[in-house]
Amino acid sequence: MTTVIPSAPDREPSAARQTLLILGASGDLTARLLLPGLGRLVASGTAPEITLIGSGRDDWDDGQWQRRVTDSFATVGADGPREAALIREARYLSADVTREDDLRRLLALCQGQLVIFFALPPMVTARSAAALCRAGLPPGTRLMLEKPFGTDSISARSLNDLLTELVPEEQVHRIDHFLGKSTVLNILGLRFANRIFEPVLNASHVACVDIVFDETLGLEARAGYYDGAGAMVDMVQSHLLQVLALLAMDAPPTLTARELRDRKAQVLRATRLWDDDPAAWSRRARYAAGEVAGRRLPAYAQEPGVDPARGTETLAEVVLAVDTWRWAGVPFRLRSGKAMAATRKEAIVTFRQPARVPDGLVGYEHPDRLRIGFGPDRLGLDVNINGPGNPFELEQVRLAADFGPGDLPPYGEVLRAVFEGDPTLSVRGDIAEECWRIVEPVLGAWRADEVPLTEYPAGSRGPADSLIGPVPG
Ligand SMILES: NC(=O)C1=CN([C@@H]2O[C@H](COP(=O)(O)OP(=O)(O)OC[C@H]3O[C@@H](n4cnc5c(N)ncnc54)[C@H](OP(=O)(O)O)[C@@H]3O)[C@@H](O)[C@H]2O)C=CC1
Ligand SMILES: O=C1O[C@H](COP(=O)(O)O)[C@@H](O)[C@H](O)[C@H]1O
Repeated sequence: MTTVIPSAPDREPSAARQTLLILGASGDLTARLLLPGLGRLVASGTAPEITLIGSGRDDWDDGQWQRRVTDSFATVGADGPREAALIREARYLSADVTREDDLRRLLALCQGQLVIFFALPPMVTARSAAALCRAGLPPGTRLMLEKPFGTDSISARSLNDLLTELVPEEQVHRIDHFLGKSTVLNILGLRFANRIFEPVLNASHVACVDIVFDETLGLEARAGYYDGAGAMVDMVQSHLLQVLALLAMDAPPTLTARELRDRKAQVLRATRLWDDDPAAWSRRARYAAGEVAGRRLPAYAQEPGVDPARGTETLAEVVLAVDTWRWAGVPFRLRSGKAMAATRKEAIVTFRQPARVPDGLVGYEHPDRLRIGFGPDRLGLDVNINGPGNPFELEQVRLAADFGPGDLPPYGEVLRAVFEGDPTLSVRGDIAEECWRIVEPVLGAWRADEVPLTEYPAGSRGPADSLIGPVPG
């Protein structure tokens, strides 16, 4: 399986020391995903020398921060001498990152090439960026911003305008960790480094494309963020549209940041809600009490910190049209749900039926399918062959390859790209705005109650009126 990002041993660490300043150092993202990604990157020996500075409102000292980093690194076995050296030097400063004076104190600690990671709620990120405009940044500073980028297209546009005042676009890294997943990146290798798939990936041969991300996880104590976001913003507006862009875009001549992101932007500009009809082509639902893999979950509305009146969905579905010559008439069906019966994380390209199955070959039931799994990372091709008994009776088999996770976890991959100053895996400003444009008609219709909020039991397959039919396992 071709991996687009060269694996760790092919890479040389960049020589100069860099400072990684994490704003929101005491938060969940930092502990669970960002620091483990950093730990693995440092352990791989491909990171530059890094000075790590954490900042949050909590009144921690360096020792508490160093323990947090140690614990997070330990979750991924990053406990070697390189990691220990980084931890020994790690510093923590308590600050309100929306205040100019506090930011100046923080910046005074930073040396060398500076990377600032905003692991903050979106509104706080915007206020912090505004304060940084007043405080000023060292030349060459790179900014890493988490999703969701803004809260709608207007706020995304004004955040983009603000960031332009701070640094050039090439130094703004809007993070979508799905772009650091090895299987997501492998969509590029699969499509553009093989002769056999690309010629049939178009409306003449494809019946529909499903991009599904069903998790068994429930809210997991993230009400503070999730109850204001919901499944559409948390997963579809960001991650799943990035996957759609990679699946549907035209071939770039090179994988430079400009060419790749131009192709993604082009296809996203052509993407809109099917028939422009949210009532017909979107669904929203939230989980009721139930059991998931032996674990009892309360109803979402009863989870601690949730305001049931907000009507936040934990499952979102939407059918999109990609209005290009290649894809006209092919529905792209996107879905993400929490507390589902089973994990199902994959993109499925369902091909049209063969032009004619010859008389005498019996038992044709299912069309061919190309399946790209995002966890476990695997590739599958469902094809019809002659069965073992009666040679004229068809049977569907799956040709499958498991290719394991990449060398680095997604956050390690995106961090490495930023330390190298490579924005290829970052979401460009116009793309972030485009993704809001695509989902806004649906979010508007949901707010206006034009689409009912239904319920599904935790541990079930989701609502009965799903727009995505059952797919054979
Ligand atoms: N958690 C996850 O799995 C993922 C999160 N994200 C995104 O990452 C971002 C952060 O999420 P998450 O870590 O879950 O959120 P948390 O609420 O756990 O952490 C937010 C952090 O920001 C700090 N903070 C808030 N306001 C200020 C301020 N004025 N000055 C200094 N620090 C401040 C908080 O400190 P304090 O506790 O003192 O308020 C806390 O450390 C969000 O944009 C989220 O969408 C993206 C992907 C996955
Ligand atoms: O960004 C997010 O992604 C996770 C799923 O990503 P994975 O890397 O764990 O597969 C999702 O659970 C979470 O709600 C969302 O914020």
